[in-house]
Amino acid sequence: MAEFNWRTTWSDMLLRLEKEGWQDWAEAIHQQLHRRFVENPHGDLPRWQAALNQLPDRRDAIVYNDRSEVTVDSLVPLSSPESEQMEQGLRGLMPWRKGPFRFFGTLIDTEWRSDWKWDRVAPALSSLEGRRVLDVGCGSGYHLWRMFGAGAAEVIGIDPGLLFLCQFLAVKRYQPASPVDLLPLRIEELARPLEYFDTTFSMGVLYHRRSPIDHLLELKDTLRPGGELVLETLVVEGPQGYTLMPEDRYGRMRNVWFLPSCDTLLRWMARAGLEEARVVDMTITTTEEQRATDWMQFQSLEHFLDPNDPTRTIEGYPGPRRATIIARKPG
Ligand SMILES: Nc1ncnc2c1ncn2[C@@H]1O[C@H](C[S@+](CC[C@H]([NH3+])C(=O)[O-])CC(=O)[O-])[C@@H](O)[C@H]1O
Repeated sequence: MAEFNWRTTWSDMLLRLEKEGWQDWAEAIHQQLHRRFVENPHGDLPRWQAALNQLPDRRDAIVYNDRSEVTVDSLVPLSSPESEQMEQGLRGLMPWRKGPFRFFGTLIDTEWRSDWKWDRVAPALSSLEGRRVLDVGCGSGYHLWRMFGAGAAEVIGIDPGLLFLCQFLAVKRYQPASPVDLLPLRIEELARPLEYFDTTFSMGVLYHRRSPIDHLLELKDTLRPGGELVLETLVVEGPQGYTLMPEDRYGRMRNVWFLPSCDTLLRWMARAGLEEARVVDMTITTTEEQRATDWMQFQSLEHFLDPNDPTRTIEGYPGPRRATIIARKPG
């Protein structure tokens, strides 16, 4: 298999867009990728690319997208040198935060049980069968594979993190022809209004945005009329109108801006012109769902909560509680 090359990595996707009449968008993406990889290369990228290149070439591999562990496997097991290469390559892509994955029998037990989030969200969605799907802030792309497994015709994730991109490519190299792609872009960089997608997900992103209503408008612009928005974010208990803005960090996380109550969030969505917004899930994040593992050895949620009162963060705010809201862009 060829080494990572930014031109070839996205060539099938860009060709598809061009064939479907989206030449302008394809050209804009090409320029953005050029800026990302040629004009502003990331210092750690060569190391992650070297890790990716260690993964053994197995053209007989299959990716299973319908299991809680997104799984790469083949009928013929890896030889022992191949297993060693695989382990070294995957270790070179640590820390693994979003998953779990399984590569030829090796379980990547990630910091997050992202499968639990998917199990909460998936039953409430309109069918993804045949749809074009966007996942904003997709991390390693774990949910991209699950969306494809749920029947989506085309899945595109965006996330600026290049380690996440390399983790995604560790799977994608074993199913290169699948219409599942991760673009290393921020949502602010997408052309507007795009109106390309049937379903757009934004999970775990809104609280990182300084202007939450603008984020909702950005998301709405990605959708075709009548498309579905799936928004998952941190919320707090409180009446309509109530929002928590942490003084500085929240659960040690930098860059956390607005944690609305569910009713406030529903109002924000209505004000952003989204229809039929409804809360389909609310779950308190536990230290079983987010924890340090062998594949993510830094501190995790346990250390971000008050040791004397684990219902509160270390800064004294209410502990993490996440709501999923589904809404529709007017048709
Ligand atoms: N402006 C932005 N544009 C695009 N992505 C962004 C932006 N800002 C941050 N991100 C990305 O959004 C992701 C948020 S994590 C949720 C992962 C997954 N969705 C999950 O639900 O498990 C939640 C968390 O770690 O707090 C990170 O991967 C960022 O790089």
